[in-house]
Amino acid sequence: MTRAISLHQVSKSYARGVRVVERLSLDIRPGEFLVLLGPSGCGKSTVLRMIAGLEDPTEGEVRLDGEFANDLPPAERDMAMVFQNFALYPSMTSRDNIGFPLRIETPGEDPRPRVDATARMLGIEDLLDRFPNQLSGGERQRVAMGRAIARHPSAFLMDEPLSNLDAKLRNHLRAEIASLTRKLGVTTVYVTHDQAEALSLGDRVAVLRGGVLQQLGTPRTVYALPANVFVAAFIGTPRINLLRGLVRAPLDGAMTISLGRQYLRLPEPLCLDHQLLRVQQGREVIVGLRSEGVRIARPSEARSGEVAISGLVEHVEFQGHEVLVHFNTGSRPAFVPELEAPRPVRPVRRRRREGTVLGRLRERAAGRRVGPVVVLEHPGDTEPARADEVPPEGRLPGDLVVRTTPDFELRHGLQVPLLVDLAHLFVFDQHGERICPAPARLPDLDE
Ligand SMILES: Nc1ncnc2c1ncn2[C@@H]1O[C@H](COP(=O)(O)OP(=O)(O)OP(=O)(O)O)[C@@H](O)[C@H]1O
Repeated sequence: MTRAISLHQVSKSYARGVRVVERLSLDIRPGEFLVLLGPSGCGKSTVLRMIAGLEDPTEGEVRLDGEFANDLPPAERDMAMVFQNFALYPSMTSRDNIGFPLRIETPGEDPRPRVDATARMLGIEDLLDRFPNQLSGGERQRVAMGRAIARHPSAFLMDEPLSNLDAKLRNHLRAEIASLTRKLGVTTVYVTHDQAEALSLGDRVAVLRGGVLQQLGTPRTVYALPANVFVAAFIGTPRINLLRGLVRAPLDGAMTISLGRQYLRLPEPLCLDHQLLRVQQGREVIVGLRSEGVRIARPSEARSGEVAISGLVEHVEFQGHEVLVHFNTGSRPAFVPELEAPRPVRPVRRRRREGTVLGRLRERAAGRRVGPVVVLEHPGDTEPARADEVPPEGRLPGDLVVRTTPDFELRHGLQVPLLVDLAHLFVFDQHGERICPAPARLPDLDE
């Protein structure tokens, strides 16, 4: 049997009262593979441990198949955990390690048939008589997986099971985990800070930041429609380009998003998403462009929905099958200072409430109802970057990274025409909430 796991408004505080998980609600369907993704310290393992019953929620409910389960001891939850450090008993052979939970759960029953069947499934028959110190990291993790699988649990809880392995093995075992869990059809909750792992494994991905759920969706959705700038920047390699822009919507002229020295002219007639940007007139926003949303081509080659800008080649990263070109387009990158930080900066609440419908729309458009993700360092300071400016330490030069094929011969200092595909344009407000494409839930003006 596989189970439904629900968290309802679950919070967790440790001794000093800091909430490491905040009012988290999640419904994990039977047989689903759900990935908890987020930077180190954002509370992923704590959530997993609350599902396992190893931690008690401070508030809220954990439900298993719809039944209140906060008080259910771990042993009665029928779940198997797989840890990052494999957690094998060093004095037991692989056979005994895999059979150990079976002997505890069903004393008197011979565990061998199940151990053998599991070993066959994982291709580790020839490792059964070895001790953990006679196994490689990948083999140990297979044995640890075997121990979890042999029990036929109703859910797997995996806490960064691959992070102690080298990259090649990680990819290999990732594929094995995907096919095994699909074959077994057992609900799986998988914790990782590796976005590529999350996208390739999950039926759905829950992105956490500072214990707060940022977005829950399929890998495709969290990549293509990130709810906020944190999700946009956390998911995808190379990291999305985030530029500071200014919306200009004159009554008698074309609507543009100024990017310092250049601007993106929004094609007319304006699509609905661009029309909704009008309320941002005069405001600073964050423009998000993934590296595949920009291509090197002349303005005359523009397809419908593409607009021309240009960039100065600052740096070329050869990657074999592709090249990442770092351009200086004269705009200013928008930093997400807390991207790697575990806790979000708390919003500074503005009390003033504008009474008109337009005012409320503006408030919503400015993302007032949700905590900010990013605060532009110096709003209003839209001075473009100069070509000779030295980038801050640790950052690569340029403000726009474009992915291209290796056939282009690009030298440092070359001015290159670029086409931006507006279908791939994201706009986030000053607090980091996505405003274009417009969020699915339009503002409820009656609230
Ligand atoms: N027993 C504890 N007592 C106090 N604080 C704790 C305890 N366990 C975890 N924390 C804190 O809770 C926060 C979340 O920890 P958690 O291990 O859930 O994060 P994580 O996202 O899994 O991180 P990582 O990827 O680094 O394992 C951290 O700030 C951590 O220091």
